[in-house]
Amino acid sequence: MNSINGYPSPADLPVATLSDAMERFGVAHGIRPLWPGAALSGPAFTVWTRPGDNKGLHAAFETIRRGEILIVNGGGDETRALIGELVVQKARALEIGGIVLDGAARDVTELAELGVPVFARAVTPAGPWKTGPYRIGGTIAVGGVPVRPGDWVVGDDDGVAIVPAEQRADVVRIARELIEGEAQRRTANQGLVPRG
Ligand SMILES: O=C([O-])CC(=O)C(=O)O
Ligand SMILES: [Mg+2]
Repeated sequence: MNSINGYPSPADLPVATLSDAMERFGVAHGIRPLWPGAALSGPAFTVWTRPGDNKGLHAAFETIRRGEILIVNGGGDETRALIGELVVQKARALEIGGIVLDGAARDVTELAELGVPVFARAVTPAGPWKTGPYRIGGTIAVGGVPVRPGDWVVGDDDGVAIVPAEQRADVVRIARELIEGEAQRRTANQGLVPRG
């Protein structure tokens, strides 16, 4: 099985299937990968920040651990990038698992080159304020979905889903069953022939 830091990889358990396994809930609406092939899977490190302000993200880099996903409620703001190349360089050096923003980013060409998976609501060249306030830890909302520290965050080309930590084993089991069912439907589809 493919895994990322001990968490199932979306290459094995796609985000769409994990959402199906949660009665089709759990998807962070409007949050997209910033480069094709970006994929992440790991425990949430939550931050709430004033929209358009990244002081809290810099503070998060003081304590975030390898493999954790920096996931940020930035109020859904699309007018100022919370991160860019320099912030993502830090993320890469610290080997965190990736970044999810309910907010915007910039320097997207460099983000793809750095290879750190970044998901966001928007891209804008306008830079962030750096004064706060912010809050590290605690429950936040991202794309309309609640996220607590340690919840499982998964992202692939389709977007991001949040799996509550205590539901992880059940969701994995149900997702594997769904994948088996899909394989059968795929085989049946391949047997179709034109009519007439
Ligand atoms: O200036 C910022 O804080 C955001 C940015 O562009 C970078 O991290 O490169
Ligand atoms: Mg920059």
